[in-house]
Amino acid sequence: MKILSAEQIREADQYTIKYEPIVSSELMERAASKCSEWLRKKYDIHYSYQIFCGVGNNGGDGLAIARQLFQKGFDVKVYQVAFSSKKSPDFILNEKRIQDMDIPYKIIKRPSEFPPIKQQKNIVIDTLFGSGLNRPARGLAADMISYLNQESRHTISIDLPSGLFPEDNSENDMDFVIKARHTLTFELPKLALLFPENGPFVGQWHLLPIGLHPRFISEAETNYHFLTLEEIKPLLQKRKKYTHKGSFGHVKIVAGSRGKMGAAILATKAALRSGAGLVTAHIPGCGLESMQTSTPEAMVEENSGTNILQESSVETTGYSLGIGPGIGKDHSTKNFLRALLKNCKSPAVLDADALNIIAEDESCQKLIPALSILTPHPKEFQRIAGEYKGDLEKLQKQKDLARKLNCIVVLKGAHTSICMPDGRIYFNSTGNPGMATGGSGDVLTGLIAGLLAQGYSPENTALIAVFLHGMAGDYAAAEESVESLIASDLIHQFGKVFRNLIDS
Ligand SMILES: NC(=O)C1=CN([C@@H]2O[C@H](COP(=O)(O)OP(=O)(O)OC[C@H]3O[C@@H](n4cnc5c(N)ncnc54)[C@H](OP(=O)(O)O)[C@@H]3O)[C@@H](O)[C@H]2O)[C@@H](O)CC1
Ligand SMILES: Nc1ncnc2c1ncn2[C@@H]1O[C@H](COP(=O)(O)OP(=O)(O)O)[C@@H](O)[C@H]1O
Ligand SMILES: [K+]
Repeated sequence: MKILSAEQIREADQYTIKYEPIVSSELMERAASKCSEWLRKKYDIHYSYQIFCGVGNNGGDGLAIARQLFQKGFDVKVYQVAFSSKKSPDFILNEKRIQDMDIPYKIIKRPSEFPPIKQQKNIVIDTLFGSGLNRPARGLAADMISYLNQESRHTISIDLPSGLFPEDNSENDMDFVIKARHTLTFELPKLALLFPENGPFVGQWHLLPIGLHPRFISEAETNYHFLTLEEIKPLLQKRKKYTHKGSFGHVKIVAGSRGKMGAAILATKAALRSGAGLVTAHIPGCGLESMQTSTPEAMVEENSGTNILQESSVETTGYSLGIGPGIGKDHSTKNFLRALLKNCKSPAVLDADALNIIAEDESCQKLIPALSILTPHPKEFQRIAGEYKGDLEKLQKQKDLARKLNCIVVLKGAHTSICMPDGRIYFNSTGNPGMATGGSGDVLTGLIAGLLAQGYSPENTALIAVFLHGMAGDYAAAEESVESLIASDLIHQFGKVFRNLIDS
C-alpha cells in the first residue's frame, strides 16, 4: 500500500471528484459515514459525543459525523472553534444541515467559552484540523488543543490528531497537538502516523477506505510504502514436490559468547523453522553442549575461542550467513568479524554486536557484501548512522546508510522500516509491543538468514521476514498476552504463520 504526501492526497481527492465522478460534499459524506460506522461498532448507545470542529473540511467531517450519530439516536453536542472566518464550502453546507436539524451547536470564540468535558461514557471527537494544517497551531486553536488534552480522557481524532502535520513535524510545537486515543485516517496511512515519536498523539490508528480513485493511487509516485498481506502473499514460494534439503539452502549462524548463547540458539532455531534446508551454528566452544541439546537439528561448528568468537577460518561459500547475535565486542571478536566479512562474497545478515563493531570501524563497513541486510534497533542504528533530531531525520539517515553501504537497512521497532539501497522504504504493519522483549531480534536474524538461504532475493527476504516475524508476534500475543510474550514464542508460531500465508 502506498503512503502519499498530503499534497498527493489532495490531488487524489480532486481526481476522485472529477473521474468517479462524485461531488465533494458526497465524498465528505462517505468519509464521515465510515467514521460514524466505526464509532457505532465500538461504542454503544449509552455513549455521548462532544464534537469539536474547525472551519475547513476536517471540521466539515466533524459536522457530518455529528449529524449521522444524532440520526442514530446518540447524544451529540457540536462546537465550532472559530479560529478563522474562512469556512470551506463543504463546512458551510454541513453547518446548515445540522442547524436545520436542531442539533446542539455552539460557536467558541474565546477560551472562557470552552465547555466542560463530560468524564463518563463520553467521546471527544477532534476535527479541528486535518491534512490542511499549514502552520503550527496558535491562539484559540492552540488553547483548545491544550484544554482538550487536559480535560478529555477519550479523544478520537479524524484523519490526523489536530496540530500534527502529515509528514514533517520537525519544526512543529508539539505542546499544541491533540493526544488521541484513536485516530481514524482515510484511505492511506500518512507518514507521521508511522513515527514512534508521534505515538503519544496518534494513539492507535485505523485506516478507513473512502474509495479514492484507484487509478490515481496506482499511478502516484512515492518512495514510501506500507507493507500489508497483499504485498507479501505473492512473494512467497510454495515448496515443490521433487525437492530435497539441498534445495532450500544452508544457513550459518555466527553468534554467541559465554552468557549469551541464548541469542545463538534463538537465531539458529528460527533459521531452522524458517524452512532452510540445513543450518549450522558457528559458536564458541562453551556453547557446544547447550546448542546440541537444545537444537539437535542444527550442526555445530566450534570456533577456536572458548568463551568468545576469535579468529579462525570459517567457510562462507555456499552459506547464507546470519552474523552477530550475542557475540560481544572483544578485540579478538572484532578481528574475527573483519576476516569473516573479507571472506564473505554473498549477501549476509548483520545484527546486534556485528553492527556495534562496524559502527566503530568505518573500514569494516566497506567489507560488507553488497545487498546484505542490516537489522539495527534504534540504539544500534544511532551508533552507525549518528545522532538525529527526530524520526524524519532518522529516516533520511536510514536512506543515506542504505545507499552508502549498498545494503538493505531494517530499522526495528513498531512499524519497522525497511530501506532499500535505491531509497524505497517499506513500513511494516504487523507486530505488537509484546515483541519488545530480549531475543526477539535474534529470532528475526535467524528468520532472515533462513529465507535468504532459500533463494529469495535480499529485498524480498527482508520484506517477508519482517512481516512474518510481526505476524508471529501477533499470533503469540493473541494466544497468550502481550505481557507474557517471550522470543521463543515467536518461533513456535512460524508454523501457523506459514500455513496461513502459503496454504490459504
Ligand atoms: N477534500 C476532500 O474531498 C475530502 C477531505 N476530507 C477532510 O478534509 C480535510 C482537509 O481539509 P482542508 O484541506 O479544508 O483542511 P483542514 O485540515 O480542515 O484545515 C484547513 C483550515 O485550517 C486553517 N488552518 C490551517 N492551519 C492553521 C493554523 N495553524 N491555525 C489556524 N488555522 C489554520 C486553514 O485556514 P488558512 O490557512 O486559510 O487560514 C483552513 O481554514 C482532511 O483532513 C479530511 O478530514 C474528507 O472529508 C474526505 C474528502
Ligand atoms: N512496540 C513494538 N511493536 C512492534 N514490534 C516491536 C515493538 N517493539 C519491538 N518490536 C520488534 O521486536 C524486535 C526487537 O528486536 P531487538 O531490539 O533487536 O531485540 P533483541 O536485541 O533483544 O533481540 C524487532 O523486530 C522489533 O521490530
Ligand atoms: K483532526
